[in-house]
Amino acid sequence: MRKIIIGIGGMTNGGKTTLSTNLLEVLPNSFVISQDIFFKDDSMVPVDSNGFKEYDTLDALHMDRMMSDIESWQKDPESFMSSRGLRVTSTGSQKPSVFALIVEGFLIFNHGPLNVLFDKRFFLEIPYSTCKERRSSRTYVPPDPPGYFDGYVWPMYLKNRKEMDDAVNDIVFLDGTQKQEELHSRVLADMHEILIVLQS
Ligand SMILES: Nc1ncnc2c1ncn2[C@@H]1O[C@H](COP(=O)(O)OP(=O)(O)O)[C@@H](O)[C@H]1O
Ligand SMILES: NC(=O)c1ccc[n+]([C@@H]2O[C@H](COP(=O)(O)O)[C@@H](O)[C@H]2O)c1
Repeated sequence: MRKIIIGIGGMTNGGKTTLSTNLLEVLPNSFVISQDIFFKDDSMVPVDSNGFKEYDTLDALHMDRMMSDIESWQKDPESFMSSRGLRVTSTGSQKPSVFALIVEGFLIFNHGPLNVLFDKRFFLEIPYSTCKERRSSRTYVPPDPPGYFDGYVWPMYLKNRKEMDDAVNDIVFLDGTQKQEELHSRVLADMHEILIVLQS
């Protein structure tokens, strides 16, 4: 049995969730773990000197819990999926030969212990203006206060991005303004190559 872990990182609103959901639909025996669901409760997130809640750091996330979910998948992908109500697809009487885990999130490559687990890393980039516009039509819990994007989110993106660029070099950058279908085919083609290597 082969296991493959793909990282779909990217800027806020870069299209990570959309791309991951599209991949999940076509990849048999795949599962998506999203970093977003590991945000700490608002009461645990501190406020910076400008009064903005510091959500865009690893400290705002339960990374220990995220890692523990990923470890469970690694130990036994089949039971991991069935315990979440998902059926494993096999060909005839044969057990599935490949399980794929897609891990998506805005800080997945900034967490060293997670970063080392990826077989392939993708990062969705979009221009500042697209990012600001997409973000303004999204409602988070809690919602972004006025000035949050320019006063906190964008400066933190630049900081986190620099840290990632300094520490990780094996990333395929994707233009998040491309059509969903193009991004989807590009990633599938790259994954196909890895699967061939893994199976040889
Ligand atoms: N390739 C794309 N082209 C145009 N809009 C997109 C594309 N991918 C995602 N979007 C839109 O951008 C917004 C953020 O997408 P989402 O997948 O939730 O981003 P992320 O998970 O990176 O925050 C959504 O409104 C989504 O419909
Ligand atoms: N609990 C939450 O899900 C929550 C709360 C506040 C802000 N956020 C924002 O989520 C962003 C990361 O998620 P996306 O990459 O999906 O946009 C961060 O920029 C952060 O500011 C999320």
